[in-house]
Amino acid sequence: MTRSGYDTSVCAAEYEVSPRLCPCLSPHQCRRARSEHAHQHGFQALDVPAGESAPQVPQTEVQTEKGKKENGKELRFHGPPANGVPHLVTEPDTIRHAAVRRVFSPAFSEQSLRKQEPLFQKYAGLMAGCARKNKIVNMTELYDFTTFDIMAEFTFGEPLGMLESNQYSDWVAMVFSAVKILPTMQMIEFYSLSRNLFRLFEPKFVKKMRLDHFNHTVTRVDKRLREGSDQPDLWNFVEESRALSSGEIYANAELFMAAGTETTSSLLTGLTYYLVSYPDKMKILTDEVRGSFSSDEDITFEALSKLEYLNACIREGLRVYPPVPSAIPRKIAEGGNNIMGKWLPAGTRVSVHPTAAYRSPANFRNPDEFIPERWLGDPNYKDDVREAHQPFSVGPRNCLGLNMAWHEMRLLLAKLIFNFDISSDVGPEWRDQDVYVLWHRKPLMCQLEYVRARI
Ligand code: HEM
Repeated sequence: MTRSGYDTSVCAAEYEVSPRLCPCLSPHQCRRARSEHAHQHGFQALDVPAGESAPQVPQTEVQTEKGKKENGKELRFHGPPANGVPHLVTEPDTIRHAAVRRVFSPAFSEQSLRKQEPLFQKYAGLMAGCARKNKIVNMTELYDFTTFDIMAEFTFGEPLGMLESNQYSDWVAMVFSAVKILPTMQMIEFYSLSRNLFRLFEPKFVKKMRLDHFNHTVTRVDKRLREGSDQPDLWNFVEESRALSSGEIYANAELFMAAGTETTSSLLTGLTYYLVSYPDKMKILTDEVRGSFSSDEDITFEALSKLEYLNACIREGLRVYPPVPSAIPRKIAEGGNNIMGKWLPAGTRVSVHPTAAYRSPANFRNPDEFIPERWLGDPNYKDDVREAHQPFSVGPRNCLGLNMAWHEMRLLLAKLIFNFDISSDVGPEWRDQDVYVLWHRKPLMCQLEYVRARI
C-alpha cells in the first residue's frame, strides 16, 4: 500500500491518470510511471481505460475509484481558522491541499525523520530524567510535557520547557481549555443563524483569547524564519519551496502543534493504562525491550522499528484507545456518490466512527480485551477484519505525521520500559472519559521504579 492507502498491486497499466490531477505530471511519461507519480503525490488513479480521455473533474474534486469522487471535508465541523486562512485539514480545494502537502511532506519522510532523531532522543532522555525525580508519576502529564516540548522545537525551533519546569505552560493550558469548547463551537458553526450571531456577538475575551493564542505561533514562527536554522526542521523545506503564503505558514504551524501533540500523548497514556492493567503483556514487552538493548544509546528509531511485540502493543493501543476516537465527517460531493454500494445525494454528511468500528465484535474477536497477539498472527484472531483499523485515516487526507508518530511512540515507550518498572493500582474507572474531539484524559498515576542501577 502507498501512503495514500492505494493498493499498488491493483495499479494496472491499463489505468490512466488524469493529467489534471497533479500539476507536475509530464505528458510523455508512461502510464505506469504517471500512475506511480500520482500515488506519491497523494493522488489516485482514475479508472479510465487507456486510450479514452479522462472525464473533466472540477478543481475541487478528485476521482478516487470506479467513478467515485472524493467527498470533501465537512468544514462546519472544524470551526473558523484564527487568521481566516485554511490549513491542510480545512483546505477545501483539493489541488491547493495537495500543493501545500507536497511542501511539508519531505519533513515527514523517513530520511528526514532520521536526521531529526537527535531532537527526539534529547526529549526522550529529558522525559526519563523527569520521571526519575518522583516515585509516583502522572503519566498523562509526563507524556503531554514530552510531546509538546518535541513538537514546539520541531515547529518553532525552540522548546516550551515543560519537562524542565515540570508544569504546563500557559499557552498549552489554553490549548486544553480551548479543546473543551470545540464541540460547542461545532454546534454554533453548524447552523447559519447561530454562526452569524456568534460572529456578531462573540465575547471580546473569547476573541482576544483566540488571537493571543494565534499570535504566540506567529511570533515564534517569525523568529525562526528570521534567524534561520541549521537543523533539518520543518521550515527548511518551506523556505526552499517559496510556495506558501505567510497566512498558510502560520495556519499550518498551529495545526502541527495541535495534530502532533495530544494525539501521540493520548496513545501513550492509553497504552500505558492497558499495559499496567495487563501485567502479563507488560512482562512480554519488558523482556523484549530489555533483551534487545544494553544501554540507552542502543535505543534508536531503526532498532525499535524491528521490535515485533512493541509494534503490536502500539497497534493494539491504537485500536482500544484510538487518539482520534470520534468521527471526522465528510460531505458527499456534487452530483452524489456511491458509498458501500448505496447512492447518497450531494451534501449528505458521512463518516466512519473509529471507536465503534474498532470495538465491534463484527470486526474484532474479544474487542474489549487488550490482545497485542492479534497483530502477530495468533490463529484465534485470524478472522479479525484488520482493514477496519485505520487510526491515521486513509487517502490523500490521511495523517501526514504517521511515520513521525510511530517513531516517537516507540521511542518514548521503550525508553520508559527500558529504565523503569511501571505499575499502577488504577482501575477500569479510568476508561470512563469524555471525548471533546480527543479524549479528555484523566490523570494516570503510576509507580515508576528506576531499574538501571540494579540491572
Ligand atoms: C498517534 C498519533 C496520531 C494519530 C492517531 C493521528 C491521526 C490523524 C488522523 C485520523 C488524521 C485525519 C484527520 C481528518 O480526516 O481530517 C490526521 C491528519 C493529520 N495529522 Fe495526524 N495523527 C497522529 C499524529 C500526528 C503527528 C505526530 C503529526 C505531526 C505533526 C500529525 C499531523 C497531521 C496532519 C498535518 C494532518 C492533516 C493531513 C492532511 O489533511 O493532509 N499527526 N491525523
